[in-house]
Formats: sequence, C-alpha cells, structure tokens
Amino acid sequence: MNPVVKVEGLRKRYGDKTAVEDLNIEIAKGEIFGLLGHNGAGKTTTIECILGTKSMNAGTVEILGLDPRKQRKQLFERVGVQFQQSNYQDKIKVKEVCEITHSLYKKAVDFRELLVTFGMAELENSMVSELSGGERQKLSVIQALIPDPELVFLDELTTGLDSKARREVWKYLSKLKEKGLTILLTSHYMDEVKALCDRVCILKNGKVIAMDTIEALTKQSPYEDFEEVYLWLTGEEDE
Ligand SMILES: Nc1ncnc2c1ncn2[C@@H]1O[C@H](COP(=O)(O)OP(=O)(O)OP(=O)(O)O)[C@@H](O)[C@H]1O
Repeated sequence: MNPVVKVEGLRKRYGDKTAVEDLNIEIAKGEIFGLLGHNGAGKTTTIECILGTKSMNAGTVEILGLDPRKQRKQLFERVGVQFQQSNYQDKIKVKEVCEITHSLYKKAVDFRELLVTFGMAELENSMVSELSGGERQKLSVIQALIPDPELVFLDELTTGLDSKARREVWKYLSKLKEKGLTILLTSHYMDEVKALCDRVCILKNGKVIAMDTIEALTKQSPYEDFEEVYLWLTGEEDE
C-alpha cells in the first residue's frame, strides 16, 4: 500500500542555519509516528515543510498521494492539524471556535461529542480567553479532529495537560488509530511516546539519528526505560 506520508530528501535552511537536513520518512496508514528531538531539533519545521506551510530548500513531499503545495485545498479536507500555542481571537466562545472549524469542512464530526470526550462540554459557552492553558490545548486537539481526518498532525499534543487528561487523549487517539487514522505527532514525553507510537524518528540538530520502533531502539541500547533509551541515543544522558 502507498504510504500516507512520503518525504524524500527534505532540507530546510533559515539563512545560514540548516534546520532540517536530508530527511526521508514514510508513514503507513494507521501508523502513529513520533517525531522526537530536543528543543530546536527541527520537528515543527519538518511538520510545516511537510504541510507546505513553509517552503523547503530541497526535497519532495507527498501526503495521501497529493502534493501539499499544489493541492492544498483537497489536502486540508482530509488532514487535521494541531499546532503548538494556537492563537485565538479574544472574544470568541469555545463552541464558536468549534462551529467555525466545523463549517469549513464538507465532512466533519459532531464536535459536541469531542467536547464531551475531552471533558470540555461544560465549557462550551466559555470565552476562549478564560480557558486554562490545558483547556486551550485540548481545544486545539479537538479542532484538529473535527474534520474527521484521515491523517492528523499533532505538535506537542498534551503539553500542559494534567495526567488524567493526557491519558484520556491517548485512549481516544488509540481508538481512532484502530479505525485507520494515521497520526504524526511530536512530544517531549517519552511515556506518551511509548504509549502511542508505533515508530519514531529522532532528530538532532536537524539530522536523523534514529528511526525505528520503540522496541528495536530499546533493544539496541543498554537501557529498558524509553526515556533513558532516548537520552542515550541523543547523547544527553547524565555523565
Ligand atoms: N522562522 C525562523 N527563522 C530562523 N530560524 C528559525 C525559524 N524557525 C525555526 N528556526 C530555528 O530552526 C531550528 C529548528 O526549529 P523548530 O521550531 O523546527 O524546532 P523544534 O524541534 O520544533 O523545537 P521545540 O521542541 O522547541 O518546539 C531552531 O534552531 C530554531 O531556532
């Protein structure tokens, strides 16, 4: 089967700085793929280049068989995106954000069910400006799922969420994966990565230093805990 995401030879420079170098990724349907790396490793840049919202200096990208730069409209009908720190206008209610997102898509799910699933139902008439950081974060994940996407990009999906909320998000995403949803996520939490990801790609200063299943990466290291495996692979473990 054709990969849902196919990236070949992606390179992105900001002036003299190379943010991503020769990145090759293939993600299969129904796979949860984690893009990992320290702050500034190039994860968000990679997502933005894959989505075509940032231009690349070299490489090709295909998502669901489409060229993100030329077939943007068709692509965004089928893809959900959650970015770090979504900016919302001040005077807007939670349900209005959801209604607007819902109206943008031909095929969209009942956002009230998502609000219930994410424990946000009672906040539907609250102003977004009054939400806590974690509640805003949940709203941005809900927005990414409203289009009933075939593929979803989640950039630091549970940053700011409490333990219970994180587990609820994981459970829900696992359910969607079973129905065939493909997920590309970034995360700094290795327990989350272990709970969700089939495969990961670890970036260091824009270069791939490892790409495999959690199990295979764990086997090749002297550690069992994936947090330690990750630190060992990135050379960030304590001396
Ligand atoms: N618009 C920009 N102009 C110049 N440099 C940039 C720009 N955006 C990102 N960078 C640089 O490119 C590198 C990669 O940044 P990026 O945001 O992709 O990292 P990241 O892995 O997503 O980090 P984090 O985990 O902190 O979100 C960083 O060194 C960053 O400073």
